[in-house]
Amino acid sequence: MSLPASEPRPSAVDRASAVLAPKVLLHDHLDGGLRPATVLDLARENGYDELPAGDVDGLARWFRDSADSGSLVRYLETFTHTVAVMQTAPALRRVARECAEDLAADGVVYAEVRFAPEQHLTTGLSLDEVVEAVLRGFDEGSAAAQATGRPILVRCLVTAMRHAARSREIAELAVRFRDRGVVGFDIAGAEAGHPPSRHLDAFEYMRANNAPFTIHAGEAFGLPSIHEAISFCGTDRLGHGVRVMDDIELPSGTGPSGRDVRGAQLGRVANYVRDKRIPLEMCPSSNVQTGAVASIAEHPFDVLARLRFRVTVNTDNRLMSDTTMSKEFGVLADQFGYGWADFERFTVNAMKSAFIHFDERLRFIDEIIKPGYAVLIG
Ligand SMILES: O=c1[nH]cnc2c1ncn2[C@@H]1O[C@H](CO)[C@@H](O)[C@H]1O
Ligand SMILES: [Zn+2]
Repeated sequence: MSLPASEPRPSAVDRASAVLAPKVLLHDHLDGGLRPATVLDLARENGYDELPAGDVDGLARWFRDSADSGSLVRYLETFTHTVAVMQTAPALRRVARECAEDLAADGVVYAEVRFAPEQHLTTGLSLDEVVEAVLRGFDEGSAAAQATGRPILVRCLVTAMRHAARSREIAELAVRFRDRGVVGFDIAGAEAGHPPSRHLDAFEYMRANNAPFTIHAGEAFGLPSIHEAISFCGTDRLGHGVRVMDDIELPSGTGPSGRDVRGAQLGRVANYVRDKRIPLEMCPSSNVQTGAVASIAEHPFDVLARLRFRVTVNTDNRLMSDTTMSKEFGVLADQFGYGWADFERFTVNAMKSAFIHFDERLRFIDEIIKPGYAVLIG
């Protein structure tokens, strides 16, 4: 969505003005982004009677408050309810369609939305049927968005749950669907006790097929998880990766949100991540809820951005974090004083890191992102 040249230009970035900026989203979970009203509808239609609240506001509040636990494990427990109502092809299709529509309405122009097909098999769908339903929903939602003048391209990442043992199968699923809308693979779930190297087989399969992947690492567990993800598994991106901070020593007197990063000392892992331009899919609100960081003020986003890591802004779970991309922009702008040029840089970072092909990424940067921010910057 771009601003017509005749409109006044909003000078400050806030949640409302950020809707006007073209945004790129690399880390968003399908089962973490349902509309509360849809959760209620689908529960009714499918006879699921274990929802913790019976009205839209109460349910929205329940997800947000329960996710605000300071623990990734407890945060993840809330997904029981969303996954429970996403067990039929029509339900999956509806959730995916609404996801594309909601992202487009928020001014997202390109999104990679992930979910774990293995969690949607309880009524007998096959992995392929699950993915087909979701891709169909994305196409329908994108077509509806296009019709309202808000074009979006939505691509899918398939996730394997790290505590389970189906990652190789899910990697094969990703490759099987790679020309039909799935652009990559991921592992998610509780991080502590489930190191990425347990899934080497899946990552090797992806690499052997020249297919990209990302790994949730450095969220609930520290540097060893990031080290394994990059050095043993060869990940293309890091989901969150905030704990790369554990390998960065700031000059004394500078807190994690300190403005002056001159004299920062990077260890080998941090240097490798920065040298190789490994993208960090950071999700500020989610990181506070899961306790990965203590507060937005202490989020390492700003230090990492100043140190020129390839930082990107993401939502993670719009329902649980009660957020949108515009809201995450607003939160960062409030905290760190970013302007449009900063958000243009983060957006270009994200587009450069997308799993679609290089020519398509360039087209987004040259034809949509740069012209969109040029109007806002004025
Ligand atoms: O921030 C996160 N860290 C780790 N796992 C997550 C996060 N958000 C969601 N999931 C997990 O990914 C599954 C597939 O989408 C979700 O069901 C949830 O268990
Ligand atoms: Zn995530």
